[in-house]
Amino acid sequence: MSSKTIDLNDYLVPGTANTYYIPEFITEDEEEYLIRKIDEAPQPWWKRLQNRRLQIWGGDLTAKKALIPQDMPSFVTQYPDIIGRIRDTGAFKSSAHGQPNHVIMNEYAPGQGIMPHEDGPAYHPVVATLSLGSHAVFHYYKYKTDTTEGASPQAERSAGTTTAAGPMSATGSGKPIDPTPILSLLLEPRSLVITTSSLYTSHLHGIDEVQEDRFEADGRTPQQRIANYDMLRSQQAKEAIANGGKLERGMRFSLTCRDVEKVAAGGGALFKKLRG
Ligand SMILES: O=C(O)CCC(=O)C(=O)O
Ligand SMILES: [Fe+2]
Repeated sequence: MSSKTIDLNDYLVPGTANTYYIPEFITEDEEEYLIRKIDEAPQPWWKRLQNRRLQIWGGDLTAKKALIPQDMPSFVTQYPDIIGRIRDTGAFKSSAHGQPNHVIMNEYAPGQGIMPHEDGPAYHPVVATLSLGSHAVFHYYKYKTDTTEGASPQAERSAGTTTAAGPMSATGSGKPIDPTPILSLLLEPRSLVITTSSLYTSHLHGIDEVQEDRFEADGRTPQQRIANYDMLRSQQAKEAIANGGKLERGMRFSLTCRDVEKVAAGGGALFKKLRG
């Protein structure tokens, strides 16, 4: 896709002020290449969580949430130039570096997902997520305002990813979550979704741990079920959402691209500091 010509306003998800969905952000060849590179990554690049694996590109975060920068793999900076294409969307134009400097690559087998969580304050409040390999249904949640009710899911401490690795996805607020999503999107393979503003700063997001996503004909319109319904490219998906049906999950990889605003001093200075 010729990213220079992207106008984010053309990709605004209906009913949101701040979420963008870009189908076919990369080509099938690029997708295949990226998946191959991810699979070929040396063993130490992988971090194993309780229920899935991930890789972190761009460096780790310190306890004070500063990035100790490391080169990103060339398969996201050169070919295909994912970082440059994301920069060209303008989504990060008001962030410190104008583009992502940090990527968490999540791997999900069918049946794996991610608990509702917030990505937290280490990052500029924009996340651009590229999906590869398979779809996912992505839900946004709000916290309950009335906390007098009985049991409801609670915001997990570091539900999203590993805290040992530093970053992310940790809110740890323990505040009860309203279990009915306020917004749901279907993320197709090769699509980019950009979450900003209040959906980033005061809501949660998650993916159910299911082998297949089921849609019921429940009186709601397809657009009420899946807010980006009209933007979808897959006819099979549209049919399942509109008429009730299921979509089986395959292996999915997500590249969650963010800008860590605080970057630790460069190698030499850091070395001196460590030695005191
Ligand atoms: O896989 C996804 O699309 C979401 C991942 C996520 O929320 C995270 O890594 O913080
Ligand atoms: Fe997240």
